[in-house]
Amino acid sequence: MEIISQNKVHGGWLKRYQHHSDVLNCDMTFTLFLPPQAEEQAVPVLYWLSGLECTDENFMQKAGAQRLAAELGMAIVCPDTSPRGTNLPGEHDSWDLGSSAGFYVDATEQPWESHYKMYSYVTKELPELITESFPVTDRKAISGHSMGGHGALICALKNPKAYSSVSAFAPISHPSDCPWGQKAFSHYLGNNKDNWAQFDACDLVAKSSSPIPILVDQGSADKFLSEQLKPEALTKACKDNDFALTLRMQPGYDHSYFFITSFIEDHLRYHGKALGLL
Ligand SMILES: N[C@@H](CCC(=O)N[C@@H](CSC=O)C(=O)NCC(=O)O)C(=O)O
Repeated sequence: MEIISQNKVHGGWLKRYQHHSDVLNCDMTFTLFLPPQAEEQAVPVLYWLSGLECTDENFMQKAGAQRLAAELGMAIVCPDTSPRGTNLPGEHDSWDLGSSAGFYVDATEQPWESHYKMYSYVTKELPELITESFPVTDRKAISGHSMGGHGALICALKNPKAYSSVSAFAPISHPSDCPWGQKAFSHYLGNNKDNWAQFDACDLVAKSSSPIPILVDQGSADKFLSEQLKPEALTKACKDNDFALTLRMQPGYDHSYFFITSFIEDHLRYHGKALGLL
C-alpha cells in the first residue's frame, strides 16, 4: 500500500492510498479520514459509498464531514466506485456502466466477472485492509449516495451484524425496477432476476429475518427521483416487512453534494450514536 497524499484537517488527517486489490484484480485508491483521537486510541469507522461518476475523492472534498467526524472521533473510509485501469470492452463508453459505475455487486458475466466484484471489495477486502493497517476498531457503519446509497443499503441488509447502522442519501432504492439498475444488473449479473434480487434493497428487505433501522434523506427537487430512485418502493418494502425506515423528504433539495453537505451532520450523529460515540 502506498500513500498518495495527506492533508491535516480539523486536527485529523485526510490520507489517500493506492493498493493492489486481489478481489478486483487491479490497483485501487481509497481515501481515509482519521480523527485526532486516532493518535491515542482505535476509533470506529464509517464507510461511505459514492455514486455514479465519482471516485474516492468526491465525498471528502465536497460533503464537509471532517469537522464533526473529528469532534466525534470517527474515521471515514471512501472506496472508489469501480475497478480501475482494466480497459474492458465498453468499460468507458457510458457514465452509468463500467468505470465509476461498479454498482457494488459481484459480477458474474463477461467481460466484467474478472474485475467487477465491488460488493466483496467493500464488505470484505477493504475493511480487512483498513483494520489491519490503521488504528480502528472493528465497529463499522455504512452510508452512501445514489448508487452508493443502494450500495450501503445492500451491504447492511446482507450483513446485518457487520454494521452498527446504515443510512443513505437519495439511494437507488429498487435497482431491478429502474433504468440505471436494469442496465447495470443485466450487464453484470445476466438476465436471471433471482440474481438481481440478491443485490436489490427492496428484495433484501422482503427476505430479511433481521430488521435493521434505515435512515434515508431524499431531496424533493432531485431530477432522478421518480425514474431512478423510487423511495416509495423502499417505503412499501419496509412497511410490509416491519423495518423501521426513517425517510425524510427534504423540500427543494436536488441530487448534488449541496444536498449531502446540508444533512451530513445528522447522518454522522446517527452513526455516532450507533457506534457508541454519543
Ligand atoms: N452526469 C449525470 C449526473 C451524474 C451525477 O449526478 N452523479 C452523482 C451521483 S448519481 C448516482 O449515483 C454524483 O455524485 N456526482 C459527483 C459529484 O461530485 O456531484 C447527468 O447527466 O446528470
